[in-house]
Amino acid sequence: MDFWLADWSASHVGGNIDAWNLTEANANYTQGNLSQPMDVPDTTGYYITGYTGLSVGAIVLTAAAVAAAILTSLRGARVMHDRMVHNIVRAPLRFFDTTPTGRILNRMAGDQGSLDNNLPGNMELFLRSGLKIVSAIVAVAVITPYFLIGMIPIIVFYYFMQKIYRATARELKRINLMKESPVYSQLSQSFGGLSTIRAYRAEERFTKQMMERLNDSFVPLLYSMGAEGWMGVRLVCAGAVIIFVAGLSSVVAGLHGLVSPAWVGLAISYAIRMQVQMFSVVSAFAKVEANMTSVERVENYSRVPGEIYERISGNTIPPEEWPASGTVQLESVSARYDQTLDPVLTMVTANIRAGEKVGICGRTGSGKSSLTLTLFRMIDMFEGVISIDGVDISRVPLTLLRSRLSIIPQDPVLFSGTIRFNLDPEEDSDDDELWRALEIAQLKDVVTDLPSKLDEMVTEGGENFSVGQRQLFCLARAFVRKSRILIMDEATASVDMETDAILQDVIKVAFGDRTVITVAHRIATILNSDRILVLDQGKLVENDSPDNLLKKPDGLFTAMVKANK
Ligand SMILES: Nc1ncnc2c1ncn2[C@@H]1O[C@H](COP(=O)(O)OP(=O)(O)OP(=O)(O)O)[C@@H](O)[C@H]1O
Repeated sequence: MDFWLADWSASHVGGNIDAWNLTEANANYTQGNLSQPMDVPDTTGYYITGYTGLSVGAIVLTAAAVAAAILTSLRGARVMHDRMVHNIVRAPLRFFDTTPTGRILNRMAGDQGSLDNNLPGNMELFLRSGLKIVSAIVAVAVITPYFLIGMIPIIVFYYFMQKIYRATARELKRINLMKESPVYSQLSQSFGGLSTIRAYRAEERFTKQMMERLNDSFVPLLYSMGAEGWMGVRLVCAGAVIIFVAGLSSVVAGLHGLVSPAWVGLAISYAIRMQVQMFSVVSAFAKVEANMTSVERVENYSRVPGEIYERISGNTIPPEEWPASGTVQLESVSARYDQTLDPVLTMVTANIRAGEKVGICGRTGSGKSSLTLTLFRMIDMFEGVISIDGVDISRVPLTLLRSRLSIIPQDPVLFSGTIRFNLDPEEDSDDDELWRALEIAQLKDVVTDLPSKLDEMVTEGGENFSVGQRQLFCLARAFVRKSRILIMDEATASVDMETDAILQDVIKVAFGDRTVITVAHRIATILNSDRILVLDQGKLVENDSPDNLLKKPDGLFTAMVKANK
């Protein structure tokens, strides 16, 4: 378009060679040297039509380019986000044990935020400015090729400046992202432990820590601004030299009659614009590169090896009613939390019959919870076989295996939603069944007293119920699921002794024909079990009925019962 305008103005001021000849010829006619004036064709319509066409073309192309840039980058960010979330929710337990929550939140919020907000704009600016510079250099070089000679040292200068600046900006961005993780960690820890912080009057200490971490995370940003200023000053000076070189070479070319004044003006205006574009292109490129750190970090989380839920070759697909009876067989089972860690279970062998009520006890850290986790294939079972109703669970697809067992873990989990949703998320049961489950879990009166009964909302994490009540809701949920095998890992630890005793009796009746494995700290909870497994440092040291175990005066179970009295 600029070329068109220059050509148009040159055709009127005489820069264009034909027009120049016509102007001279007509002057001769006026002075009487020619008998007739030469005909000057009216080119206004031609130029206006061309200019309109070019303008419309530029508008369409710019709109298409902007739309393409926005849509592709949004799509890219969405694809990367979905892949990361998909992978993280499938990551094994070990990943969450070894990765601070703040780091995960930072990737999900900070890095993803860079992909959503910063990268598209900077990428678009870099491409636009880069193309403008290329077109400006080509344009000025066409008008006056001497310009290229002057540009060589300036380009070398730019090359070294951007190299220093980019390396600095990249590292500062990396440090900035690293420094943000403690802020997210502090935030999630503070919210998680709000009541403890207040109870210990530690608000001030935590606020101070938060401020310090925030300050720390802002320092790299300040350095980034400083680096940008450093580069800006140098690029603006170099830009002034570009203008000088372009101006000088085109004026010299104009004075020698090689180009018309219109073209000289065009070359200088391009050179002036180039100064701004040069700064934009270096700054945008450095930001694109720095934001690519976020792309790399998000991509890393998209590659965390996840648990395999789907059916894979060699899998066994058990029948629909599996496990029909609920026998559990452990043969020389050894397990660990990671290949680099020591085993937490060593050669555990036990047979649990269908419908049996089994209690597991042992000292803290003896491996009780780990044993329950092996049934769900949550930890690495590197030796032995666990069979449920004769089916080797290592061959059953994970989703299927986990859907056929029920567990009430140490930390009861309730979801935001109604009580109905929490009891029966898949909406398989009717209200009568839900009320029956609540009755068994000793919660009927509590829910009856609520204004909306089953439709009462449970707040985030079940905060509007006590920990004991949350455990009872989890118990009711397990009743609703009707699994043949129920595992309770200290599921009644936060319930008072009296309610616990009632529950154990109710469970015996309600789960009469089902297998119940109960891990308990309180020996009283499991004293009425059919059988007791006693673990010590990951080994199964006792395995018999409570009565038989109590007959061993130096047995571990006897010692624990005595200690609990
Ligand atoms: N997430 C984990 N990562 C690595 N090691 C773990 C992890 N959880 C537990 N362990 C280790 O495994 C061993 C058995 O722990 P486990 O939680 O199974 O014991 P427990 O008998 O259930 O203890 P408690 O009665 O305190 O719940 C312990 O040595 C413990 O340090």
